[in-house]
Amino acid sequence: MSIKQRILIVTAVDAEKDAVLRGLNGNENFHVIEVGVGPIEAAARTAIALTKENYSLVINAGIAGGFTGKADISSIVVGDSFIAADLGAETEHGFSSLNELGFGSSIIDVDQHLVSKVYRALKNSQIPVNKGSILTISTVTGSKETTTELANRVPNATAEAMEGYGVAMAAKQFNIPAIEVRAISNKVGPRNKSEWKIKDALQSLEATFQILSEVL
Ligand SMILES: O=C(O)c1cccc(C(=O)CC[C@H]2O[C@@H](n3cnc4c(=O)[nH]cnc43)[C@H](O)[C@@H]2O)c1
Repeated sequence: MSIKQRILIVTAVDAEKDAVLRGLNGNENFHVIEVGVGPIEAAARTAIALTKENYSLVINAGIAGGFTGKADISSIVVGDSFIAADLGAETEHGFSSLNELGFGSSIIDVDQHLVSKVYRALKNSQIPVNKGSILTISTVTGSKETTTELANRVPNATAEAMEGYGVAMAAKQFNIPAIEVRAISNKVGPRNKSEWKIKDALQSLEATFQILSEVL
């Protein structure tokens, strides 16, 4: 008899973990951890978790900034690729990614069947949802100029957050598939944290994992 492997859900902070746990409502097929803010701590702590148990899937979940016209506040974004958007070099002619520098890849692909499965489940449940690239950055975007530069450089950029690429890189070392699911709390752009709708985004995250606990 084969034992079903659990799914690891990785969040940055406790409030995100609590929202996911409320949605899962005690479903024992999932294990939720919080790993801190930023791609480096996220990669290290995800890798440690992956040495302790065999998981079938890693999901990076939390809140995120949404690009205007791509993802509204409180909506969900299902990442169709992980992009380390600030990993590279600044040159006089603009930004050069790891790929352009010849040092590997700033992009980690996601299984598109999995993306469609998650996207369709949320869409069928009337949850506002989009698919697109989720950028991983170490510095939260805080100006119109950077927002425009990112949107031009990555035309499919739909949301930005701070852990995805790190979590996915850890999963890749263990040959485990990974996907990112984010609830939008704010617009990507000039920083005004008092305008972030964190409570609304956490409610969307909870509703999302209520659905995903049934379909994954
Ligand atoms: O203050 C709170 O109550 C609170 C509750 C839950 C989460 C937070 C965070 O600040 C989480 C930080 C986390 O959020 C991601 N994030 C959200 N918006 C953006 C953004 O515009 N650009 C980049 N990252 C964003 C990120 O993954 C952080 O780890 C506070």
